Amino acid sequence: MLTAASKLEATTANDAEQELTDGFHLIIDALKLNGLNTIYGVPGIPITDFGRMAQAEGIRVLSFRHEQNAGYAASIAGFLTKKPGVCLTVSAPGFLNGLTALAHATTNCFPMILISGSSEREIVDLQQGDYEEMDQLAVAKPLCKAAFRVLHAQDIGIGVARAIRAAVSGRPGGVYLDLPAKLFGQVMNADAGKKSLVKVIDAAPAQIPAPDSVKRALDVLKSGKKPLIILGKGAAYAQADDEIRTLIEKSGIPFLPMSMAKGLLPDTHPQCAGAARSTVLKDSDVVMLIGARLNWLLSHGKGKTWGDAPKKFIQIDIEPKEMDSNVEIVAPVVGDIGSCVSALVQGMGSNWQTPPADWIKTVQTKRDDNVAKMAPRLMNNNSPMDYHGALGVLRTIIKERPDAILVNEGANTLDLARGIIDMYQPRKRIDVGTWGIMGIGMGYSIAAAIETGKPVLAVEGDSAFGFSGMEVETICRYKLPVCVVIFNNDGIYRGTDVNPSGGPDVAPTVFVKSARYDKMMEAFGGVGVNATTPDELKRAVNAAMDSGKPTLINAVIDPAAGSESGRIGNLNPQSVLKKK
Ligand SMILES: CC(C)(COP(=O)(O)OP(=O)(O)OC[C@H]1O[C@@H](n2cnc3c(N)ncnc32)[C@H](O)[C@@H]1OP(=O)(O)O)[C@@H](O)C(=O)NCCC(=O)NCCSC(=O)C(=O)O
Repeated sequence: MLTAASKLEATTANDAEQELTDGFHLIIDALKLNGLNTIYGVPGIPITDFGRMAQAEGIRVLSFRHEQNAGYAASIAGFLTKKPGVCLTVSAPGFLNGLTALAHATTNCFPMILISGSSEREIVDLQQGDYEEMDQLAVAKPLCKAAFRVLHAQDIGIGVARAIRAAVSGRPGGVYLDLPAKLFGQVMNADAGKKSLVKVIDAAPAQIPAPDSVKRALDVLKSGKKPLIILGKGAAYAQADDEIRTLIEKSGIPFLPMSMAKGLLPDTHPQCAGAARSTVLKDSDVVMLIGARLNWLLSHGKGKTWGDAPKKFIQIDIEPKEMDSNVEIVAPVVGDIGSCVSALVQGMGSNWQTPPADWIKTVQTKRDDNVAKMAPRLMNNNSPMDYHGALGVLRTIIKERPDAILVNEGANTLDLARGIIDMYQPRKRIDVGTWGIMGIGMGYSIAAAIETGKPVLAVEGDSAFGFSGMEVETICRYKLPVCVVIFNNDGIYRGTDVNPSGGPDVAPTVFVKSARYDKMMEAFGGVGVNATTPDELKRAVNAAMDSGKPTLINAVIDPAAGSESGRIGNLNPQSVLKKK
C-alpha cells in the first residue's frame, strides 16, 4: 500500500478519488506478505528508488559494495533460515555480478531469489542499445532452478509467489526474478493490486518417504558390521536437529560430519568420527548418507579413499535424481530429511542392535590417536605464528563461545581450521561449500550477523579475504558484531615463492610483504589489531567478541607456513608443516 506521502491519486470521470498503487509497492507488499523482510543488494538504476521505498516500508535493506557479496549474503541467509534470501541488483553488470552467487546458491541447494532490474523489453529484443542492455532472463536460466520475468503489475503477486515456491520446495536453490524498469512505475487500482498478491501456503511441503524405502534402508543398515553415517549440509539445512541426534544416538553408529554439518552433534560427541576420517571411509561396510552428496568432497564414493572393502550405500535425499549419481545406491530414501529421519527412528523400534564393539573401538582408537597427536602442536606461542598455534587459540575461543558463527575460507586456513576448530551447535560453521569457492567471507559474515544476531568470527586466508575485503566498510556501516581474522602469510598457499624467470615481477602467488590489513578496518572506524603471537591473537579476538565492535585482526603467519595441497584439501592437520 502507498504511504500518505507517496499516495498517488487519480481523478475518475465523475471526480471521485480512486486509490492507486504501483509496481514498486506491489513488489514490496508481496515480499512482506511472505515474510521476506530483508534485502541484500547494491543500489543503482533502475532499482535505487525501490530500495528507498522498501526501507520506508519497513524492509531491512542492506547495501553492499559489490553485488557478488550481497548475493553470497542472500544465499547463506537462505541456508540459515530456510526462507529464500533476497538479493537485489541493477541491470546487466550488476546482475552478472550477482549471478555468481545465484549459481552458487543453486549448487549448494540454498534457497535464494535474485531480483534484478532490467532494461526495456522492446529495446532489448530489437537490440537497439538500451542502457545496460541484456537479455538477463536467458542468461540466468541455465544457472538457476527457475527464472521468471514479470511484465505487468497485476502479475507481481504471482511472480513473487512462484519465485518463493521454486526456491524452497523440493531441493532448494536459486531463482531469478527479472523486473524490467517500466514495471516499477506501472500504476493500478490499490484494491485490485492487493487482491493480486499471493501468500504462499506451505512453500516447502513435507515429502514423506515411502514406507518400503524406509524398511529397505533399515534392513541394509542392520546388516552392517562396520556401519557409518555421513551428515551433509542438507542435514544441517533441514533443522531436524533433534531427530538426527536421536537417530545417531539410538543407532550407536559412528558419524562423520561434512564441514557445514559440523556441530549438528558436537564434534566432541563420543560417536563423532571426524578425526578418524580416513579410517571410517576406508573400512566401513554400510554407509548411510543424510543430506550429503557423493561428489568430489567424498571422492565420488569410490577409489582409494574408500578402500577395497565392498560398500553398500543408503542415501537420504529430497531429490530422487541424486540417487546412483556416482555409485549404486542400494537403499534410496527419497523425502525431506526431517520426515525420513523420523520414519527411520520409528522403524528402528526399541531393540535396535548397536554396531559390534570392535568397530566402535577401532574408530575411537584412531580418533583419540589423531586428537592426541595434534594437541601439542596447538599449544605453541611462536612468533611469527604457524597455523596450529593460531588455530589452537581460535579453537578454544569457539569452545567457550559455542553459539558464535564461524565463517571460514582460504586454502590452508580452510583445510586446517576445519579439522582443528571443533563445533558444538548446528549451523554455526559456514564455509566455501560445494564449489570450494573463494569470496564468500564478508557476505556470509554480514548475513550471519543480521539473520542470527550472534557474534561472527570470520577466519580468512589473506587471498580469500581479498575477494570481498571492501565489505569491511559495510560491516562498520551497519556496526555488525563481526571479528575478521586474516591469516596473513604474504601470499596464496605461502608467501615465499619466487619468480622462476628472475624478472622484476613477484611470483603469481605472492602478495605485498607484511601487509597491514588491520589498517583497512581502522579506515572505516572499526578496530584494527596486528597480532604477532597466539597470545595477542587470543586477547584481540576475545575483546572483539566481548565488545561486539567490528574488528579486523591481521594475524601474522610465517610466510613459509602453508602448503599447496591446500588447494584441493586432503591436507592433514598433523602434516602440513612437514609438507612445506
Ligand atoms: C573433502 C575433505 C574434507 C577431505 O579432506 P581431508 O584432508 O581428507 O580430511 P579432513 O580435513 O577432514 O581431515 C584430515 C585429517 O585430519 C584428521 N582430523 C580431522 N579432525 C581432526 C581433529 N579434530 N583432530 C585431529 N585430527 C583431525 C582426519 O581424521 C584426517 O586424518 P586421517 O583420518 O588420519 O586421514 C577436504 O578435501 C575438503 O573439504 N576440501 C575442501 C577444500 C576446499 O574447498 N578448498 C577450497 C579451495 S582452495 C582454492 O580455491 C585454491 O586453493 O585454489
